[in-house]
Amino acid sequence: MELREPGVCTVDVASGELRGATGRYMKTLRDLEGLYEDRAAYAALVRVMGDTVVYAVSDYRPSADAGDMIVGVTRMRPGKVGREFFMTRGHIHARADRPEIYYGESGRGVMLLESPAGEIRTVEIRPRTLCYVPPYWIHRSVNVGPDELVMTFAYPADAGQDYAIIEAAGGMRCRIVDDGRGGWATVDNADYRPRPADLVARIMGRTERAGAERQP
Ligand SMILES: O=P(O)(O)OC[C@H]1O[C@H](O)[C@H](O)[C@@H](O)[C@@H]1O
Ligand SMILES: [Fe+2]
Repeated sequence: MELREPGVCTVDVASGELRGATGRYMKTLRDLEGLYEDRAAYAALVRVMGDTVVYAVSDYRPSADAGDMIVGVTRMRPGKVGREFFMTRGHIHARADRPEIYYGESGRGVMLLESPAGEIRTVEIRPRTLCYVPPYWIHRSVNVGPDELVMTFAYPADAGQDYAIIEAAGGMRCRIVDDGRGGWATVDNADYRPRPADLVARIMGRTERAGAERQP
């Protein structure tokens, strides 16, 4: 058995970055086509800030071995498309039985979770909130505050991400929108198509990296 050296990184909350990260990736508003309900508002916003980074991830990946871990930091810009808050693309783990934890560092967020059968959960993330995302839940982070949302996360190194599960269903079952009173509300996504029972059963049995798409 090969022995690895300990890893040390620093969470820089102010910049929303993991110092000592081995990888990073980001999504601009232009990359997030099809995510938002208000297509006209999205197109108008892309014209003025299409190249703006909506979220950036820096992570430390010792290996992709089963039993190893990936830790990292996500920084999300505040903003809205129409009434809908900025969010990550969202995914289920390609090995769907793998969990994740998120830890709020700064800002106000919501973790939106959906089971393959379409049950919805929301968890408010404030500084020092530790959110456990159990296996088999589709998850997406939403910045519902006026400031940057910074979260530290950790998940098994062989989990992988499957983004197609959300696209195939027309998005997640619910959307997180501005409630007009400084808070957020959950509304139904009119484009959502529930998964048939046999597909739900197949996902719930999924421990292989079926739909894995590599993150850069
Ligand atoms: O993968 P996305 O849905 O684009 O979300 C962006 C990132 O959010 C979190 O930080 C997760 O832990 C990452 O695994 C994920 O990549
Ligand atoms: Fe994840």
